[in-house]
Amino acid sequence: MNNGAVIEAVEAPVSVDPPASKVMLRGVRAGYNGAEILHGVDLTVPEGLTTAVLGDSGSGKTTLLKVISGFLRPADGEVVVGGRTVAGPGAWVAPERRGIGYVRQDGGLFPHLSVAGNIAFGLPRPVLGRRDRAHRARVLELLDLVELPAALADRHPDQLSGGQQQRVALARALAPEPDLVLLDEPFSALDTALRTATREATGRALRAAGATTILVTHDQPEALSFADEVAVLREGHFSQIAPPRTVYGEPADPHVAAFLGDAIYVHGLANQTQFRCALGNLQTAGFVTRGAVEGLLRPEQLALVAPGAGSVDARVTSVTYFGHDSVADLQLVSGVPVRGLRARVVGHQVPDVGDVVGLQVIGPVRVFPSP
Ligand SMILES: Nc1ncnc2c1ncn2[C@@H]1O[C@H](COP(=O)(O)OP(=O)(O)OP(=O)(O)O)[C@@H](O)[C@H]1O
Repeated sequence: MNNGAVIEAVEAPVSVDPPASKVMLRGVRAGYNGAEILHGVDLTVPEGLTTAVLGDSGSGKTTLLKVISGFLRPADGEVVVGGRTVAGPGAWVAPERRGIGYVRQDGGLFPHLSVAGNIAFGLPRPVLGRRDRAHRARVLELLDLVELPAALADRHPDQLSGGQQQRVALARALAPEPDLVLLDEPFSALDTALRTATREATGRALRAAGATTILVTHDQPEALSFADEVAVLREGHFSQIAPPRTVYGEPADPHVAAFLGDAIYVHGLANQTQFRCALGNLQTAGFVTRGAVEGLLRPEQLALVAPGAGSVDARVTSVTYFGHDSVADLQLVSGVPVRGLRARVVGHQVPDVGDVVGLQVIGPVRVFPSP
């Protein structure tokens, strides 16, 4: 039986080659009219995987895509796509020669062309005057890849839903079998249900095509659920680049923590793996030298138990109901203020405002030097 101790599996050392990189940015500086937006960014995008660039509005996400696709020349640094330097000292490859597919927020379909015409736009031109069967077959294959029926091939974009338009835009981007696909907030104009369905279909199509993808988004759940790697961009710098579970569970700094989801901040004293604070004596996520620290928890790390049965008691000050779960805002009965103190509870366990509950902290707490 597991008595709660952490058991580390001992494995034979295995040498695993890191995946080859499809895109590499080194020290890229770029901006507009002398105003620098990207302040020397480094980014490696592994081949065949999806990297989400997540950042606030104005953080430079689209600027980054423009630099990679060749619509903006960096003032400094180097951009390598598929092993070829496409921008850098003495090197420049024009956008149309970079082998990059681009899907914009609004799809950007040509309104005067049919679905088939839009998708075929990126394919080699058919011989004039001859019906090109191979061409048509490839269009139908791409429609199938993005999970759209062949019957849509002869419609025009204004006869499609928003989600269908985005899938056609993806099919058009994938048509020339690009080395790299850039998605610039392609789901943001869609309503919630359509957004999820389109995102999932897009993910399947990209995986089936074996495409390396960069998705730009300011939507945290989208980045966490869609990507293999999340690169958090803040004010023209990457704060952290790591798999979704790492950026959410082991944020590099309090800003990344707050940006990725709700966070509870509590001051206290750390010593080795112990953290003494207003929520009780907790475990830290790693070894910490003795001193004052700020601990960080996620609301789902607080379990509500009977008063007196947890490490500390709290009063429920408000409840926000979301259906699948609820968020209960809390205040410690001791009166000690804890910033962002709230618990996420599943639908059927919703407490009432005014209830006194016990709080039990689940899992270790990440700590940062006190600000
Ligand atoms: N063509 C341009 N000329 C001058 N400034 C620009 C230009 N394009 C963008 N900017 C500025 O560069 C900064 C970064 O813009 P960018 O579009 O890269 O941000 P973003 O992270 O993609 O934002 P959003 O999520 O709102 O699309 C912003 O301050 C913006 O006003």
